[in-house]
Formats: sequence, structure tokens, C-alpha cells
Amino acid sequence: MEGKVYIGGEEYEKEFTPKDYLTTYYSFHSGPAAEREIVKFSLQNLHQTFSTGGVGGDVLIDIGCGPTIYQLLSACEVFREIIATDYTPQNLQELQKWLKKDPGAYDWSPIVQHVCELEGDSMCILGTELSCQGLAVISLAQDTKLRRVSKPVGAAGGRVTLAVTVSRWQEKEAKLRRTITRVLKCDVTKTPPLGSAQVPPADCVLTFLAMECACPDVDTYRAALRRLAGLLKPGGHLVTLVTLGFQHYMVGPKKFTGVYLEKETVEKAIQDAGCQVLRCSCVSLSYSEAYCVNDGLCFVVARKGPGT
Ligand SMILES: C[S@@+](CC[C@H](N)C(=O)[O-])C[C@H]1O[C@@H](n2cnc3c(N)ncnc32)[C@H](O)[C@@H]1O
Repeated sequence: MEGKVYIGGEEYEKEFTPKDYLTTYYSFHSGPAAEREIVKFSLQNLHQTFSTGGVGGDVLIDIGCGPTIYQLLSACEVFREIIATDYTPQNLQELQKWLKKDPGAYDWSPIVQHVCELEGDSMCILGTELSCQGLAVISLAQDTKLRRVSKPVGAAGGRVTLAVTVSRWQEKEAKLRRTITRVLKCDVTKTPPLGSAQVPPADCVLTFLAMECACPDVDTYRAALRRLAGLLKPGGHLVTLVTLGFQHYMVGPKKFTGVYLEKETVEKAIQDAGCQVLRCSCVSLSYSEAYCVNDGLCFVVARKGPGT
């Protein structure tokens, strides 16, 4: 219905179309620059957090994962198990399609390749035979893509040594598929948020762009963050990306709203949930106006206190 605005929970089940959401916000190469820059900001922060940032462990729970996997590409290198959760059944089905390599699954490969580049791909030195025409022969494993070959760094006795950079994006996809062990329903407005599902205390709870959509007001947002902190081990990390000044966003022709948040409200809610903010990076990036009205983004890493 024209002009209708939807809000978290049940309306997502009726109105949210995963493919519309994915093509609008995650068409990495072919979509608008604003959406691409936001994805790059997310991937850069996630890469930093899960490589040099010291966040890792046994279990990561992604809350409000939607139909997306980009937010888990760096984490899958440093967690034994990832539990992906969302409110909306069709989002969980879309995620399952990707996990099962269904032919209709969304193609995440441009984003996976970008993460592999952030991680430096892999540089290897190959000793290769020279062919009778004097060309170096390089054999690559089936799941690697050649990115760069340097000038020879050495040559002796019919063999030449080359520095080669290969992209291992398919290996990365396989690793993420292995690491996501469970896909569960969640509702952050309910206690417990994962219903009757038994999950171990998490080393990390990650939630990207979901709480501001799931919660209609600040009190609900604050209560939801307390529930998320309740899923963490003492000393575990909360990693979140929040749309600041959020008013609404479009999923195909449907308009969804949520809670308008400022940086201070986010930080205070995290602290009052028993977590210490370790890092808070806010940027003035906004989505294309036709898709989403917001005023910047905030990436936060926080740690749950020992006695909470
Ligand atoms: C904007 S999407 C974010 C999806 C994904 N995390 C991303 O980064 O693109 C918002 C998500 O919040 C979820 N959501 C809505 N209400 C919720 C609730 N009560 N509990 C948990 N998730 C909810 C929706 O199903 C949707 O997947």
C-alpha cells in the first residue's frame, strides 16, 4: 500500500523481500557509490577488528544477520563457530541458499574478493620450470585466481623464481560456509532473544544495521542491547554498526522505519548494558537519499565487564 511505513518484527515477515534488499544495498560494483562506500567502511572496520584488534574465540553470534554474509567474512578466520540469527524467515532462507550453494543464491563474490584483498591475498614464491619457449609454467589450484606476477626474482639452471599473488576468495567462501554452524530465529524485543534455542555463552555478539530497525524507540533499543550483552561471556566483545540519525529505508517499494539514534545514545546504551566501549568510529557517510534517510554511521567495539 502506497505511503505505508513498516516497522520491525512481524511486518518484516510480511513485507521484507531479501532480494530487493540485497540488490539495493550490496550491488558492490554496479550499484551507487554511496552504498559501496558504506560496505567498504564496514569491511575495513571488520578486517581491523578481527585481525589486529584482538577479537576472536570460540563462538560468535550474529544478531539480525538478514540475508547477508559480508559482516562475517573477516570473523570466520578467528572464530571456531558462527551462529547466524534473524527475525525474518525469508532472510534465513536466503542465507541458507548461499550456505547450500543453491543456484539462485546471491552472488557475494565481488565483496568476498574485496575482503581477500584487504587481507593481502597470499604472496608466494614459486620455483617454476621454463618451457622450451623460455616461458615460465605456473600451475594454480582450482580455487585460486591469479592477481599479479612479479618480474623474476631469480633464475638458475632452467628454473625461474617468481613472486605471485593469488586470490583465494573461493577458499574464503568455503571457510565461512564451514564456520556458520547454525541459523536461528531471533527476536531482540523478547527475553530470551533466541527463544528456546540453547546456545553457549558467546565470545562475540555482532549486530550490523539491525537494532535501529528492530526497535521503534530508544527504550526498546536499550532493552535489546541488554539482551545482547546477556548472550556474551564476561570479557566477550560486542561489535556493532549503527545507522545514526536513521529515519527510514526502502526495500524495493516498501518503506521501513525504526529508531532515530545519536552517537551518545548508542554509547550510553552499550555502557548501561554492562559493556565498556573500546572503540567508536563515527563517519558522516550516508546512503543514497532515494534508499535511506540517515545522518552518518557508527562502528563500535565494546567489551562486557567481568562481573556483569
Ligand atoms: C537493515 S536489515 C540488516 C541486515 C544485515 N545485518 C545487514 O548488515 O545488512 C535489518 C534486519 O533486522 C531484522 N529484524 C527486524 N526486527 C527484528 C527483531 N525484532 N529481532 C531481530 N531482528 C530483527 C530484519 O529481519 C532485518 O534482517
